[in-house]
Order: sequence, then structure tokens, then C-alpha cells
Amino acid sequence: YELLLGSLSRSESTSVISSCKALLRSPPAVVHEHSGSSHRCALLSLPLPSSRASSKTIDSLISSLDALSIPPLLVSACPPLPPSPASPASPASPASPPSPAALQKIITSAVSAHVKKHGLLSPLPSSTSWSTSAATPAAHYHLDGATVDGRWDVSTVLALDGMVDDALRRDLLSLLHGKKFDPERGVDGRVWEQGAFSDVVGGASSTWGLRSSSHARLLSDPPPPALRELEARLSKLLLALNDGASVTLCRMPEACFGPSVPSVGGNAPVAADADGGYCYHIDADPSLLPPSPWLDVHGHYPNRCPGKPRFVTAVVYVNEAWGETWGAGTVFLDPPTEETVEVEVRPGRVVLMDQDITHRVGVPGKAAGKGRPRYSIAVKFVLHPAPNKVASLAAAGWEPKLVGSAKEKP
Ligand SMILES: O=C(O)CCC(=O)C(=O)O
Ligand SMILES: [Fe+2]
Repeated sequence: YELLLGSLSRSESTSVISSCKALLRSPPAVVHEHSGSSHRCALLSLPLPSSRASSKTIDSLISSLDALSIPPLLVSACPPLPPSPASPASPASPASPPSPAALQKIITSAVSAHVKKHGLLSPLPSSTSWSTSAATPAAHYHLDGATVDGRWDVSTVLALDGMVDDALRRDLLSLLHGKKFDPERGVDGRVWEQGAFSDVVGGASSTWGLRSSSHARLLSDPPPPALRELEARLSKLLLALNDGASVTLCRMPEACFGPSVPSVGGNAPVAADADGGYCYHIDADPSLLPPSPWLDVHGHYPNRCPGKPRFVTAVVYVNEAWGETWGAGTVFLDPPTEETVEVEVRPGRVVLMDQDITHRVGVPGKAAGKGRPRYSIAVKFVLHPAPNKVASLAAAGWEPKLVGSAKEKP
């Protein structure tokens, strides 16, 4: 049998081979290694007696690789490939490897089958009558400055007004409370429950979280029309900011984390949460993902790596009204310098942010009243860039304010 594995660096394939050696009586031969595409791979020849034995061996091989934190993409396990249509001059031996072009073709089609099977690339619609010229930047920050792989890298926070008008904001808000309920009076107990939400793994919390039935409504497929419209506006804006068709906005697929980390959430902080109810957290970091079908294709990489999907969250503040002194803005932290910036809450404001930024939900001040919640809906996306490019979140003319380590560009 031949085994085609993807997402392998040279050192990863060395580990794969030693794992195979440990599992099989005779070690596999590396038939071919290919690194000429974004899907690195190795084609290994395994001495497997039958298809039943081979699926068992392959399962344990994959588990042992998972245990080693090596993300393999098993793209095919099949009887040896026929020799490539070689030129008549080359010897037609059955052991001769397929040509790089033939191998590339096999990999490409195996990878696209895997991508399709796991819903890793489902572009969001961008058709909407909303005009991107309505979007205006209310705040724009760069944080987390660092040289990554020889490139100066910063993360972005961009607050946009004019994306969610009053009608859309009202429809989004109505996803968070029942009909005829006045959302300014406190959370709707049919939609929210206390302690259902924690923004850090294993965190205990007395804050309000969506009940699972309300959460399921937000996550429904197709999405509620208001969410669909929000996503279409975002998608249209990002296409415009990145010169047309070169980027693709998708929901963060379930195949990244499984169902325990959903792509849509709601928040309803109240003044009573001031005593440590909300913690700093990151939403996700593609360099720290657990083993998953997503990891098998994309591997680990730093967010904003050229050519790689960028993990981005959009937070929308959906209250009917919000007083200037009521606080509750989202707080963003630059860990190396501990500098923070806060984006202020305005009804309908959208905050776009890199998911690896350390941030926390803002809690309303006493002036907001004891029980008045500040509502937000947070949607997680992956933004696929053009080949070898970093997809942009802001227009060229929208000058960022540099925060903390972002000022330290060498
Ligand atoms: O509502 C906010 O201020 C931020 C929301 C957030 O960080 C989240 O839902 O992960
Ligand atoms: Fe968050």
C-alpha cells in the first residue's frame, strides 16, 4: 500500500517514518517527497498485507502522530500508483515514482476532497444592496508588534460605524431576546442563563450566557437573515478593501475546534459583573490549534502568515441606545508592554479584530444602571488571502494608531 500524507515538513516526515517503523515490522520506503506546493507531502510505501490490516495500522499511525502533535493529512491509502506515463526512454519499472506533476494532481484532488468533506472553505455570500462607502473607521489600532519569520507583524483592531444601520441592528438585537421583551430592562431569562458562559477554558462564571436553544438559533444553517446580511456586508467590504476577488471570507469552520467552540456567540455584561466576571482571552490562534481536519490541511502557522487564512472576529454592539458614560467598551491588551486600548460602545458599531489579540469584554459602569446589559454578537471568521498575500482588514488611507510593542518596528 502507498500512503500519501500532507502538511508535512521534512522533520515531520522524519517523525512519520520513525512512527511507521515502530508500528510495522518493516519500515516504509519514502517513495517521493514533494514540497513544491502549499500542501507539503510525502508518499510512503507501506508493506500492508490486506485492506483490513491497513485501515487498523493507519488508524494507529494517525493516533500516534496526533499524540506527537504532528498534524498529518492522510489523503489516500491505496495500492501502489501505476507508473507515470514516462517517456519511452525511462525504464517502465512498477516501483518508479509518479512524476511530480502527477503527484501534485493527486494531492490537489485529495486535498480538495478533504476540504469539501469537512466544510473548510465555504465562502460567505457578498450580495447586498449595502454600499461599502457607508463604512467609516471610528478607531484603528495596531498591537502586538513582533518580527515573525523575518517579517514585521502587527495585529489589527478596527472599529467601523456605518456598517450596521438601525434596522439591521434591531434585527440582530432581536436574536438576543424574546418578542415583546424590553431589552433595556435586563436580560430575557428565556434566552439567557446565569453561569452559562465562560471566556476562558475551565473558567467559572456568574455572567449571563446564551441558553443552548438560543445559541442554536444563532448558529442555524442557513443563518438568521440579520446575521446573513451582516456577513454579506463584511464580505463585500473585505473584497473591496483587498482589490476585488482576491480574498474569501468564511465562517470559522466547526472543523477547527469541534462544536465546543462555536463560530457565533452573544455577550450581555451587566454592571454587577464588575468583580472579575470577564477575563482577558484570545479567541483563537492558528499556531495553537488542536489536531483537527483543519490542522491537517493548514498546519500550525502564525496568524497573518502570508498565503494563510487569517483568523478574524467581528463584534457588533447591538443595544438600542448606549450612554457616553456607561462604559463597557471592549478592552485590547498589548501583552509585551501591558498597554491597553478600549473601543467605545456605540449602537451598531462593528469591531473587526485579529483573533489572537488578548482582549476582554467591557463591563458597564454604575451609570448604566444595575441590570442594564450591554449586548454584543461576536462572529468568528477565517479570511483566505490571495496566494502569498496577507489579507487586509483596513483601507490604505485608514491610518492606525500604534499601541505598545507595535511602536517598536526595527
Ligand atoms: O463583547 C465584547 O466586548 C467582546 C466579545 C468577545 O470577546 C467574545 O465574544 O469573544
Ligand atoms: Fe473574544
